Amino acid sequence: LKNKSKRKKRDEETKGAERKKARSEGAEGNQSTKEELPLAASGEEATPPPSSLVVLGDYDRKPVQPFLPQWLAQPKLLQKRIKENLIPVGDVPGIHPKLLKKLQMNGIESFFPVQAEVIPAILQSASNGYLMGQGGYRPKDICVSAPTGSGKTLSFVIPIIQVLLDRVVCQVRALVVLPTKELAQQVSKVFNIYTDGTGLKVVLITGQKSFAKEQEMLVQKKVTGYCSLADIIVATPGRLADHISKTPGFNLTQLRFLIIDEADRMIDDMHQNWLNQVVKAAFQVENDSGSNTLFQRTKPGPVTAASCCYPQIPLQKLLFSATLTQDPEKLQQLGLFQPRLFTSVYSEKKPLIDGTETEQDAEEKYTLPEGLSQCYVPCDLNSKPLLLLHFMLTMKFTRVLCFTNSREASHRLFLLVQAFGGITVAEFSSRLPPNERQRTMKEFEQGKIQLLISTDATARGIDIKGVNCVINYDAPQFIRAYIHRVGRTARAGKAGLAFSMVLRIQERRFLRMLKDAGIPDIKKHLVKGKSLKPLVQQYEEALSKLEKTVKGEQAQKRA
Ligand SMILES: Nc1ncnc2c1ncn2[C@@H]1O[C@H](COP(=O)(O)OP(=O)(O)OP(=O)(O)O)[C@@H](O)[C@H]1O
Repeated sequence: LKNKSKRKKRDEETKGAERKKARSEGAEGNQSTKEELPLAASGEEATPPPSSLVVLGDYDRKPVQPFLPQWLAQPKLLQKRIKENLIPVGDVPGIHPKLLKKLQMNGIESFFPVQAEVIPAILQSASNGYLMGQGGYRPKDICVSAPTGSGKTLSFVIPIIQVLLDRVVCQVRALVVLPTKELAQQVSKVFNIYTDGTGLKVVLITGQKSFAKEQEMLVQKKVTGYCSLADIIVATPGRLADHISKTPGFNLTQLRFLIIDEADRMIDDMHQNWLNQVVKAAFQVENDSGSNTLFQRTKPGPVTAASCCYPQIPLQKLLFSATLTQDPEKLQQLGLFQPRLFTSVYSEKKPLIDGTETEQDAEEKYTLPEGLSQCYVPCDLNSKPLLLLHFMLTMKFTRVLCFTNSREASHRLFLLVQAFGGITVAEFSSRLPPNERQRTMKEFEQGKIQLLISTDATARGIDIKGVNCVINYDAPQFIRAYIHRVGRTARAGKAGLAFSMVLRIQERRFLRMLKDAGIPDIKKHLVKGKSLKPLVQQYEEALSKLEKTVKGEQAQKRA
């Protein structure tokens, strides 16, 4: 009897362990399928992923393949090299003569590859006018991943203006959301250039003006009710959310295009919930059941006979970034509809001597501009300021953008270079008020400032002509920061140099980060100690001046 009960206990323990094992394998299986987008969202045929189920037991277990939705796995590929793939503006079909003329007046004779592909795609999705998708169907959302400086801005500015050219009543029909004030300002400037003389109104809402002033720019109260003063809004997410909740008459119910620029960064900011607020406002049912009922829209759901009976203004999302995430789970937060991806991220085949071709070794995750030369300088903490001064004095670059990892580091480095003398220098960070930042940026653009020391506030999207060199004074910690920082040079097919100062203890991690991103070996640049020697005395004097200035600032703060 004793033996029997022992055996029973052993059997139960074995079964328990098997159940536990099966459960944990099930959990792993779930993890792999977590990557998937729901089929409805990805707009695919309902074919099950190849290995979403874990086979238990003694079967031959195959490794679980990572599953990418078809739209991510089979994108439309964009040419990487700008200069070799210019397309005369007249050769891209469907562009309004008015806009063609404007492009030429602004010195744009040819389109860059991203523009030649994306402009017709957006125009096609609105070929029946902005009130309806092509053939009455809801248009597909569009995602664009193309290098820094490859011309993504015009690829949405031109088609949006063209689609709205014939609008009769002024209503908010396009909304561009960007992460920073400076970027929003830059994009609104481009819209202003191309809407000039069309009657379309562009309004910038970023908090640079008072809230009341922005409200006045957005809506006007008339005896008949509120009317919109904006066709196209360019905004930062926080200020936009404030207007949605607090500005009477601010109406997004006619919104046709939602453009999310620097989309990967905007996804990171999604906890602010601004996207839900926009979508909610866009599908809000208007109280007055009057003139607009024909185009009254309801939140999209499954397509049914009833839902097809009356036209709906579609809301189409357009996403742009140089480092667009390929993580379906992250993209899912945006609620994309049958998205189409345009990307320049793919492995290129290299010709071999025998005439055949081979794939590149590392998997490419990001594409850098063709004209960019990169190198890194191994150094120690003490020699970093001297190295910067050495480069500035010997290389004679006219506009250098130098990045640090914090506002304090930017400020101290700025004070040090200023104390050293001989270099026109300025700083840029959220430490400074917006108007001062704006002035600094203008002077840098005009060539009055040789060296601009900045935090990552200027790392993304900022387009300053003539920046011929980017210096990472502090090595960036993340690859996306690296890509955007170095992308401030070598824009629009031009040449540029980026070099990174890397502490010896950081060297391995830094090189690994680049290698993992598929960025080919960057050159190592060694600077001999004797090249720095002539600067040492002046540098030490600058250090003591810096100390005094910092003490003065601290005393001022305390007072
Ligand atoms: N077709 C063109 N011909 C000549 N210059 C162009 C053309 N298209 C854009 N540019 C110029 O190229 C520069 C970079 O364009 P843009 O700022 O749109 O790049 P981007 O792809 O948005 O870069 P980022 O990812 O850094 O934001 C701008 O100065 C712009 O005026």
